[in-house]
Amino acid sequence: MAKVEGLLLKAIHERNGIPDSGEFASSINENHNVVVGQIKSLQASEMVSVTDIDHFRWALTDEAQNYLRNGSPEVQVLNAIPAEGLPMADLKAKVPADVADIGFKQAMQQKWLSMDKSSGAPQIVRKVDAVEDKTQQLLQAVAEDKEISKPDAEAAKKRKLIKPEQWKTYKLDKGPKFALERKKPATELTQEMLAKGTWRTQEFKEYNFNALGQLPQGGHLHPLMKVRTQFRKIFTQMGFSEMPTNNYVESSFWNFDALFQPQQHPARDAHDTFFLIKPSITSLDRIPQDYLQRVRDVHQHGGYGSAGYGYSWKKADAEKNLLRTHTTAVSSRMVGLVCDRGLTLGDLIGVLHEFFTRLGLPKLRFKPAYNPYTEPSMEIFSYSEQLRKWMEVGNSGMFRPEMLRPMGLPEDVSVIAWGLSLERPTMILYGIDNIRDLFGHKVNLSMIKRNPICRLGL
Ligand SMILES: N[C@@H](Cc1ccccc1)C(=O)O
Repeated sequence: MAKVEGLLLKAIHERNGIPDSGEFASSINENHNVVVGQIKSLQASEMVSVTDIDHFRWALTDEAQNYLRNGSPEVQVLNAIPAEGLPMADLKAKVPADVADIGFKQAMQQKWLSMDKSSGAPQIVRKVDAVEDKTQQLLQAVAEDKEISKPDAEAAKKRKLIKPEQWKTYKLDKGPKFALERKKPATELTQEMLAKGTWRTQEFKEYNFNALGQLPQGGHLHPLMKVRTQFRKIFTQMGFSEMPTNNYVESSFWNFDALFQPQQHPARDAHDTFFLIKPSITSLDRIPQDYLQRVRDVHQHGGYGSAGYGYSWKKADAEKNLLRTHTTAVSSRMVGLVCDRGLTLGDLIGVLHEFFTRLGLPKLRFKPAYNPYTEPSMEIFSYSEQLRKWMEVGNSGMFRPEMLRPMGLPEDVSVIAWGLSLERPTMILYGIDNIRDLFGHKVNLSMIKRNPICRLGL
């Protein structure tokens, strides 16, 4: 590069300018683009001034290169027809298929050929003996960079035989800061410059206030965090408020018993739930004792139209501490859900539809399911257009009277509730089909850096 720059400056100095950078590039046997790169850099430091020269020429297409060698298709077709004529069906055996199609059409237009259908099968017959290959001559003229007439150019362009080519070269003159060598401006003021006083005449590089800083490496949000924020925003806009979910240790009572989940339910086995060793229990003394009594009754022998489970309910089991297995343990304390007189399954479906539509996943399906604390219950499925499949994104239902009535809620009050996955909707929204690509030690960090804040086209 430095070599090209030196040659440019020398030539501009010796010949008092360069009339055309294109010719200069060929004279030093260098690619014009390389020369242009140097010119732009010299222009930026005002060492040369630059005037654009616009160029235009017609160039042959690949198809035309072939015709230039072998003759135009119309002439190739004409030459393939013997004096006695040729059955139409035999033409493609004599010339390549594409040449046959184009050439036949052109030769018919020129009235060099005609069709004879008198003997049944169509026969191509000649109307002229020999022709000049005007098309090939035109292509030859273009190849030799000769001037061609406007109508000829238009016709050849329409036949996709020639295409316009435009490019620029530059006329170069000395600029206001011309010198035979580029003085490298200093980027730093050194102790030496100060000591010797050379700072007075030294040229300094100017600050580039438009330079972009380096992209910071941190500060990228994981898609799950973004979608979680979206969940929170949508539910807040729909009028919900958040319940505190920072109590990860819960008593079995709120996690299971209050939800009418029997004490011998498999989910309560030690290998399905983490129970705490220390502190191993939470006293239930602070829970209203009449409520506790009603929960015991409904488990043991039912009530409110239920037959109950018919076993002997133990307070000691309900006191066992565990790592909360679902946030429904919190909802059952807070009633952080929708609770009203006369609610129906339609209300539940409506709320979920509204939520998922606002999230950008309007295609939902509901499938009957079972939870000990809800009846009816529905699994929620969302359709991923990108992955072309239905994915379960949540579980929902209407709380059972066996859960609500012991709490003292009137008979006509129903509660609709749901638990949603965060990972599955995120996978759908980001087109991720393997959860390990989203979560866990196999996650590719560049995925997190690249994922968009605004997802378009989903
Ligand atoms: N607790 C259920 C979700 C749910 C909440 C409320 C009603 C129905 C289902 C779960 O963890 O999957």
